[in-house]
Amino acid sequence: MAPPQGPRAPLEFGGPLGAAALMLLLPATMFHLLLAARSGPARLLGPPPYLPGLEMLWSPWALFLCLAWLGLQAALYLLPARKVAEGQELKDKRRLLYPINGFQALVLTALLVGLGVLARLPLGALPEMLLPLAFSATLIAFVGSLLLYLKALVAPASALAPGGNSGNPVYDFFLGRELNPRICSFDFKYFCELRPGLIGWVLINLALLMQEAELRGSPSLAMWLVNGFQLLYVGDALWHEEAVLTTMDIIHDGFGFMLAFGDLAWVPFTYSLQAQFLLYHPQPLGLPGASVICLINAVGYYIFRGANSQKNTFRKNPSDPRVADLETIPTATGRQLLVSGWWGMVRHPNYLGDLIMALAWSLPCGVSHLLPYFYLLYFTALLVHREARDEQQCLQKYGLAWHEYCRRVPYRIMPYVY
Ligand SMILES: NC(=O)C1=CN([C@@H]2O[C@H](COP(=O)(O)OP(=O)(O)OC[C@H]3O[C@@H](n4cnc5c(N)ncnc54)[C@H](OP(=O)(O)O)[C@@H]3O)[C@@H](O)[C@H]2O)C=CC1
Ligand SMILES: CC(C)CCC[C@@H](C)[C@H]1CC=C2C3=C(CC[C@@]21C)[C@@]1(C)CC[C@H](O)C[C@@H]1CC3
Repeated sequence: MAPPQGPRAPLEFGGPLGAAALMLLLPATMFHLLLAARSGPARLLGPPPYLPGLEMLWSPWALFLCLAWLGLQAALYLLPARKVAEGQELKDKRRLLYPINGFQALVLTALLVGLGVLARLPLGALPEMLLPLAFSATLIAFVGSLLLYLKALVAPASALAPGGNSGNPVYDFFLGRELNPRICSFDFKYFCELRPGLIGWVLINLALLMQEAELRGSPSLAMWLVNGFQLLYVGDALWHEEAVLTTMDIIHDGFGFMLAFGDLAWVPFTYSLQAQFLLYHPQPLGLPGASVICLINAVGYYIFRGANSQKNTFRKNPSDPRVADLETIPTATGRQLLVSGWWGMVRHPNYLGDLIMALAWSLPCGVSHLLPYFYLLYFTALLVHREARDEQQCLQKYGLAWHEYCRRVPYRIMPYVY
């Protein structure tokens, strides 16, 4: 068994109690949203419309579909990749290799689904199965994290995540003990972060669109917008897959219940909430309204992509002509911090763009219900918390230089507000 690592990282998420509460609260919230979206009043707050019995949740067929989906995505992950990227340097000075073929997996999945639909695959039946599918995905996340936790017990100390080896089993199970659990070259965390959940989200959206077409003759404009915006977001994430290798999820967090449940269940079943809502609560949307919403999404995407690409280009090659003129602050690590361009506007311009897009995804659902705005509310909380975690890590990495950056760029996410 691996001994706990040197100095213990401070506990996050409210420690073991917070972790235990989140493990109950997150799945409960997901089921509440799934039930509320299809109920008449579609209330975000208040009790769920009814409590589903086990017979509504458990279905061997749904479990089979989830496992088949994971199997398909794993097979696509193992296909030859256009590029193999190196990850960040690990504690033992090694760098892991990661296949860059996520976008290829999205295209191949689209082709397979297209062929399936031509062969009369009843994709429109998926919305009726969301509850048992979400239950099976949660079960898989739970069992998967348990196996990962057990695997981590025999992993060498150098393989453990900085934050997930507190010694408290509940906390470590939630946060994940091992940083990069792998079997041979198959990296579970990297695979789950981008493939089954994100592509599954797009597939669920498409099934909801097809079901709406079946029910009402054609999909509504609002449903088209939600599908289009979210497909752009997922396509973008997979196109820029390599960028995920520098996120705190890959570099810092272990792979435990939080990420396993987040990736496999939370993303596909709650991020598709707007499309779920629209299927059961059609909303009128005219061309002028749709144009304004498209403009909001375009502005959000412009900021999100501009900021992420600027940082990624700079981190890859600070002398790249696209970023060479930007002002920087030197740090003791030898790396520099951008202090002009997008990163001189606020300390997390990419979060700002992401939040503007989140607003654009909810607006097609009208303003009569709070439910479709859940993503915007949750995402604001997630990003504020994430920003605080990142801030701590940057302070540790860059010390005085980070203080200087904060002085020069005082706002975190929204200029003059936060
Ligand atoms: N839809 C969703 O559910 C989620 C979406 N996201 C999105 O994913 C994307 C990635 O987000 P995330 O991983 O949180 O963090 P970021 O991409 O913002 O990365 C933060 C890191 O960037 C580097 N950095 C910070 N400031 C500067 C600077 N001024 N100059 C140069 N480098 C700097 C630091 O790392 P270093 O110096 O080591 O390079 C820091 O740790 C974002 O667009 C976010 O909106 C994130 C979470 C959930
Ligand atoms: C269930 C909990 C509340 C927390 C779960 C968090 C996860 C859902 C997110 C943690 C970081 C994520 C990232 C993305 C999706 C959501 C999760 C997995 C992206 C892949 C989304 C697309 C962006 O372009 C990149 C993001 C990286 C981080």
